[in-house]
Amino acid sequence: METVSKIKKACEEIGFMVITSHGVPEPVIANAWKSVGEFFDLDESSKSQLSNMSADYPYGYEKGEVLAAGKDKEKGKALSTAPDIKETFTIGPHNPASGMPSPIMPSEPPAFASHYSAYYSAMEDLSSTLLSSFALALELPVDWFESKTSHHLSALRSLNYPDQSGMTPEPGQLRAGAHTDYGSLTILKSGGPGLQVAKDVDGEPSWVSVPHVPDGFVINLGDLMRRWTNDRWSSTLHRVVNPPRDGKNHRRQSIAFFHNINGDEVVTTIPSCMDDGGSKYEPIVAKDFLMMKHLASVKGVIEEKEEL
Ligand SMILES: O=C(O)CCC(=O)C(=O)O
Ligand SMILES: [Fe+2]
Repeated sequence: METVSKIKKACEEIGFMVITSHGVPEPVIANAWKSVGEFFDLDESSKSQLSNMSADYPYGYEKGEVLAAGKDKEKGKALSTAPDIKETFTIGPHNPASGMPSPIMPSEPPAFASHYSAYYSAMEDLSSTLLSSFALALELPVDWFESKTSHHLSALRSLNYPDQSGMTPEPGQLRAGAHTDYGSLTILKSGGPGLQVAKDVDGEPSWVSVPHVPDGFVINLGDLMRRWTNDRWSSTLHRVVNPPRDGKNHRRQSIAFFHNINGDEVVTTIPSCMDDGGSKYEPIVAKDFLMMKHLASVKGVIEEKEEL
């Protein structure tokens, strides 16, 4: 099967795929990977100086997180209420035309800012390549997404899942609770197994492990893409499970690029995805959709800070 047909099938059936031969230079990945590891090795007090998340700057350092999206979508019941066993560091776009403030970077390790920015820009390029294939898979002109992503709101988040020796997760507590991503597409580099996606079996999630391909990227679709395609494409629940308790060190790191489109783009069902009944969704401004999802997922975090 040719690549575009494979992408179309994956987007329709599961919303997840693993790619290799992606063209991202190895040193860009290796440098960012190393700087991220060194950053997470710093003392809690240095890292928490970067806990500057607010409604105007939805980025920075966070420890643990209760993903409000970690709910059974149909039944609305929470799958887990305990915070994720992880810490994260996130930046947004560098481009002022995106409407976001410039990224606030750690000063340690010294190379972090340049390595992280280089990785961000490599992910922008890879997203454009993927979106060209997505356009073809959706029977659109190859450059259809270009004008909609020229001043995009994509975010780069690194994640550290500490080793769990000496701690006991609460019942239902995971490295990352079940959630869907909320933008257009995610490009994930991870340092080991643990990621699972839900296949829907008679309304109940049945968890399937995503193969860990060391030099590959996992690509998955987010809620905005699902809405844009009138649900023709899937944004699938996924989670990161706890490691085996075998006395080995199972620290796990990953870097996720959450591609988002331009904030001022009005998301109206893609013409080729209209079905007989027209569109299931009203048009929505992308930034409003993303902020709604973001605020719902970090509600507790921002409210707590604003009370201080
Ligand atoms: O670390 C991983 O493998 C997945 C992380 C993830 O799903 C997320 O941050 O949205
Ligand atoms: Fe995710």
